Amino acid sequence: MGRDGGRRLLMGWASAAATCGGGGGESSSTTTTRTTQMDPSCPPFPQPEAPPLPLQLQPGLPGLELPTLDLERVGGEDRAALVAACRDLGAFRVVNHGVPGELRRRLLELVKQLLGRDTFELKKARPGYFWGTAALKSLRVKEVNWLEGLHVDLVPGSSSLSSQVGDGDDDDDDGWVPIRALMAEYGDHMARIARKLFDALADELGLDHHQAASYLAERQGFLRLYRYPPCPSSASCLGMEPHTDSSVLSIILGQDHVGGLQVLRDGAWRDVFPAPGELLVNLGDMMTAISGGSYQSVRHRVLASRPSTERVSCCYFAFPQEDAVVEAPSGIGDGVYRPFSYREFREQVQADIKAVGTKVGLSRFYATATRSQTVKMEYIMPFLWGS
Ligand SMILES: O=C(O)CCC(=O)C(=O)O
Ligand SMILES: [Fe+2]
Repeated sequence: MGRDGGRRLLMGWASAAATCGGGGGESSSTTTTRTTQMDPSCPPFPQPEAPPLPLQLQPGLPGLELPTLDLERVGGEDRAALVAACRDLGAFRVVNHGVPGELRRRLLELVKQLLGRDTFELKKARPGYFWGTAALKSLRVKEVNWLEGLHVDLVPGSSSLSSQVGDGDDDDDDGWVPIRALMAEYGDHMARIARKLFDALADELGLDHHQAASYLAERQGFLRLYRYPPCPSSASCLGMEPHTDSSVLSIILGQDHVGGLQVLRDGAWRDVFPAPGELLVNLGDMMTAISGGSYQSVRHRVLASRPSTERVSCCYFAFPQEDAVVEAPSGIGDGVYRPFSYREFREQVQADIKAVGTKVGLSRFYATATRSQTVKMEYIMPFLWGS
């Protein structure tokens, strides 16, 4: 997901701004009118003029059972189960992860306070604050993500964390200072967990020491803190559009008891139920490339929060070193992808979003042009045709 909300782009959206909490009031100049910011904490989400397309919710389908892995065993007796989960879907739960319950609880509580308490006017001035859909740059984007968030870099000693949430000795502690320490502590746990999972997979893939180190720069990962505010049209809006993560792996801490995350399984969207105390791991595109296509980057999305609920989550994303050339070990994946760096990938994603309004992703990096061409169009055309 992107970090800027693309507010200027919303100008081109010919519709009324919707409310967060519903209700009437001040109306848009263009159309039909439901508008007021009943809740001043909510960004001015727009709504398309035409009724949005149904979301293929397929209500009859049961929630998806994900494999649950014990972090302390993934290097040993649970390694086969880890590999199976990565080959099969690319998503699993982790228990025995060592992140104290109190830390998780305080972090989510702070996210809730910081994003839910302040007015939008105040929040939008915060470095790292974003809302809506980054790809709104392209007016072809048909859905607006019903979310807001804060991007937090975790590079040790970097000034970015300080500049986002204060430098620790400021007097204007309006609630952002305590979260800095929490995020740093939480980030250490995330780096530890990412390394442990990745090392088990690196071993399995036969990566050498240098590859194992450069394909996961876990300490340079970042956090995104999300709030999915109550949405008056939750049946037809998304909290976050369908996507695969670009990361090596991502670790999601979701608000206990509030669902909304779905993964695509055999062509159908399936709920991933919240499981208190557990962390959810998604493999990202970089892991697919590192494994020569053997491990899946799972396609997922988040439903918009119902009018009376809100969801908060905290996601950690770990990437390879920016310029490390990612290549699967010989004999694995038979050269499906050409060697490329994460920097190249990121730049290609940005270029595609600019050009066609969506991420095309790994199919851009297939080793053979013909294959690349075919799959690329499969990704792009449904989007352009609105299916
Ligand atoms: O909030 C969530 O549970 C998922 C967020 C997500 O998929 C992402 O940030 O890429
Ligand atoms: Fe994601």
